[in-house]
Amino acid sequence: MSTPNRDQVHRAPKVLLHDHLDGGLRPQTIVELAAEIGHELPAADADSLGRWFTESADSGSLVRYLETFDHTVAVMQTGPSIARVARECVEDLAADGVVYAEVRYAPEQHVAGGLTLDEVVAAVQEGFDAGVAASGGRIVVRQLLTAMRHQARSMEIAELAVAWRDRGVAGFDIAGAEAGYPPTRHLDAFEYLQRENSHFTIHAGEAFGLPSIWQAIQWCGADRLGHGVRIIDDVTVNDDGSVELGRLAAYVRDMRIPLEMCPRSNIQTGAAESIAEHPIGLLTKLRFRVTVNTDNRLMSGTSMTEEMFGLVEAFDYSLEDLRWFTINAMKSAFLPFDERLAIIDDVVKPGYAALIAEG
Ligand SMILES: O=c1[nH]cnc2c1ncn2[C@@H]1O[C@H](CO)[C@@H](O)[C@H]1O
Ligand SMILES: [Zn+2]
Repeated sequence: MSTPNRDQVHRAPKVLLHDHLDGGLRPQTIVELAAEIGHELPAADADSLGRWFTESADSGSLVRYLETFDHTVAVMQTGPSIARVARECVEDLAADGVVYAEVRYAPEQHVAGGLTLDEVVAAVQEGFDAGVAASGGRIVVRQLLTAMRHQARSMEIAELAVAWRDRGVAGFDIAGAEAGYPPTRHLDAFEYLQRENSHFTIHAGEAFGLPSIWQAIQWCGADRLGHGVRIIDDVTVNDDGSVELGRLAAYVRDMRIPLEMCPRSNIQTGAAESIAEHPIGLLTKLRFRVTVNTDNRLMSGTSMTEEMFGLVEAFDYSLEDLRWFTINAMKSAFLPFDERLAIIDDVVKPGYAALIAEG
């Protein structure tokens, strides 16, 4: 078993299921787009703006963490600005060694400048296509359409996801403040998606505990859990080291429900103390279907390489462990089965085999 260095983690093929488009802008791009529209930013140059985002997001509260998105969403209200952000997102992910990504955002937050929901999705797709072309086709990218859980547009967004399902949109999600806005508020949208044989994930078990996860799975029928860290509250470690799973945790593990874990984001919002103490360690040991994700690269100052290398440092994970996370993620993707298999067999496995052979 070989412990990889940072360069090897960077070169390893990585799969990303949970990344917010409006949480991953380049600081320099925000500065330029804000200047074009006269939007006032909390810092003038790219370096201090980048620091402002990570420091403000380091608040220990999800609600305050989410306030930082006001400035990224503000500069994403026209077709060209959205397409630019989407293109740069794909370029940055490809440069980080990501070979497959599902990138989410809430179309309803990008209509203040007069775009229709449909035009927003088209602009993102245009940017993604340009990014994939610029990266020489080394990455496959799909959109996930998010509805904001405190708003009431989830049905419309679910319909939008189905309308775009063969044109680059792989699924649906709900996000935003969790406490006070249970997923069952959007039950009609989830039932519609199930009738349409469509896929969705739900942010659950991040700022709120087991009831949110239980609703997401047993009422709404989520295919995956966004974060899901609080499933740890249903896991008991006894003094002799033995572990007992409650019924919900057992269900999540038995059914292989993917957990889209985002360690650094959880530390910023107070859902975990540190990487070493993050539940991902125990959940991985217990063989839940754990995946590793960035959530918001700008707010967390992170990347897939950083997330994975942080885990290597905290838990001494080997390349084989990183391959396990990556195959877990690819198995859990909202891409057709044959396409998932092709990426696992043709890209992920050979990529890790080459790194492991380096010794
Ligand atoms: O970790 C998170 N938990 C809940 N909501 C989030 C998180 N990160 C981002 N968003 C929310 O999702 C919207 C669409 O991308 C963002 O604007 C932000 O409000
Ligand atoms: Zn998220």
